[in-house]
Amino acid sequence: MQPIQAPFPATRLRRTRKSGAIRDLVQENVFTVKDLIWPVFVCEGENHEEPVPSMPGVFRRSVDRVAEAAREVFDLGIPAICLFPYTPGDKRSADASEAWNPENLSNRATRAIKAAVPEMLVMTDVALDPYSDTGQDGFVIDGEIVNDLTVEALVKQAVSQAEAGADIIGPSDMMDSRIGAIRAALEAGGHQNVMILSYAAKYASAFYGPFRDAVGASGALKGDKKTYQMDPGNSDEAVRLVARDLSEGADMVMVKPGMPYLDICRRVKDSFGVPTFAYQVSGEYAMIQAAAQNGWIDGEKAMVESLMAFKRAGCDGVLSYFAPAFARLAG
Ligand SMILES: NCc1[nH]cc(CCC(=O)O)c1CC(=O)O
Repeated sequence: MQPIQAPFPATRLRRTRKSGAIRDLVQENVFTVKDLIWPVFVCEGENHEEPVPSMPGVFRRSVDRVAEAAREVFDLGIPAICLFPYTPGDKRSADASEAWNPENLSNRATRAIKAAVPEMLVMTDVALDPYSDTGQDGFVIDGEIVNDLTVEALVKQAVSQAEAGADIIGPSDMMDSRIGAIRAALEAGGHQNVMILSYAAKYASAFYGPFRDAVGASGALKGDKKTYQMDPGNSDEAVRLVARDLSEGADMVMVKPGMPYLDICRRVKDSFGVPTFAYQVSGEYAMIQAAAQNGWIDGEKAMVESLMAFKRAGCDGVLSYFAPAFARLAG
């Protein structure tokens, strides 16, 4: 695009910034509550809520409380919720079989939300890290995170989530070929309308720290996730991954983390024109909240500005822990 403009003073670009009314009128992007997916942490217990220390304002909630919170935020206009289980230590194992237990926390929460708020979209997480004893997203054999065996487990996990009533399956594991395998199993199992939002370009990032605390994976995790999550130095590779996941049957794709990777969001949107999401991850949330708590930035303004940035970068929607706060502010 090559905007044409007369030389100063015929053109004064400040004219269209003079008042709130004209600024509203010429604003190019809008971020609304309808663009949000709210990630929540689910724990065992009843009528129970506990704060996540490294994420001020975020809680782990028992299944009944998650369903209540879902009702509340849906009434505020948030269309979708994404579930992350805090699996008790005795349910983590080498074979990660709790991942496809129909009665696991995630599946119980899905059913409870669907019963309380049938119209709300429920998204679930496909990866073994909440269930494995290594904190890795896949099986570890002789020090290697093995791909094909892991994909077999991920397929079982995804099918159990669809059976529990999930609307959107979110594979966050970054194994090769899992989208195609999950898509085929969903078709075969009669879940042809279940969507896949692929964590297609997920980077090996330091910004996931608080999340790993929230789901209790920090203690377990040995080493890093660099053999499956992306190198922060890469951009062409993100395009290849998105192309691959779309060709295997992903309905929507995600870039993660969000704010440090807005260039990737824009590139993905421009290259493919598919529904594109960003995950404003735990560390991004924690940074803004920590600075706000110290009085160093205005937390509300930073939240709104950060969410708008995703729209400007081409995202259709955002997963953000700020979802309820944004909805209350906007409402
Ligand atoms: N499957 C793991 C998973 N799913 C979502 C997040 C991070 C989300 C966040 O930081 O908010 C992670 C962490 C990781 O890859 O270690």
